[in-house]
Amino acid sequence: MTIDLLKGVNLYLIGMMGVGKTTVGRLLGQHLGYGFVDIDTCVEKAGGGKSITELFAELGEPAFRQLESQVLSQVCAFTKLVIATGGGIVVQQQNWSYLHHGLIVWLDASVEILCARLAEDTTRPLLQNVDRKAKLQFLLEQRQHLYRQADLRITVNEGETPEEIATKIIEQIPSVLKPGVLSTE
Ligand SMILES: Nc1ncnc2c1ncn2[C@@H]1O[C@H](COP(=O)(O)OP(=O)(O)O)[C@@H](O)[C@H]1O
Ligand SMILES: O=C(O)C1=C[C@@H](OP(=O)(O)O)[C@@H](O)[C@H](O)C1
Ligand SMILES: [Mg+2]
Repeated sequence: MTIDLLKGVNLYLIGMMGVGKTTVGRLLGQHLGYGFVDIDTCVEKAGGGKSITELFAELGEPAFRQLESQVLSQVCAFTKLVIATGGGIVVQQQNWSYLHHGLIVWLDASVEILCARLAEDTTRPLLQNVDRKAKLQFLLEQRQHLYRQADLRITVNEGETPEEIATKIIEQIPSVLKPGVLSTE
């Protein structure tokens, strides 16, 4: 049902660091028979195989954001993909013109959940050497109005598995897609 309605249109997962975009996106791709692309992984390849942390440190955030936009502009030319974005993709206005090529799904979790998941993380440069909870709260406050522009908001609750979240997304997609809306017939 959901697969028929989508007609190959890409799904973009947006939301805060740690909410599970990469983990859930991979599963969602498998369930839908779609390919899976992680924008961070593509940025690392485009950046010569350097990690996100190295690219942040060497390029600085503005140039990282440019590279991220460039990658997104290339990825959105393809179809039948689930695309896990980086949490900051929503900040660049121009990225919305690429995201709107597909259906945008916001994974939304509390700062407490994000904090617990990222407590030991060393791969998110924005969370190094800071009060993690305060930083996540600050970023969420800055970005919430942007995440709200998604077509579909999925609340991620404590204890829900990635599988359960993927199922929830698949179940809710029809509510934002009317039959025929994406048809080219
Ligand atoms: N539903 C979930 N329940 C518990 N842990 C999760 C869940 N989804 C993701 N995780 C874990 O949380 C961390 C962040 O997940 P990730 O998919 O990288 O998030 P994002 O791409 O949104 O930053 C990883 O360690 C991942 O294994
Ligand atoms: O929120 C952000 O600004 C970032 C999120 C990260 O991706 P995830 O959301 O997949 O963790 C990664 O792009 C980078 O560390 C910056
Ligand atoms: Mg990710």
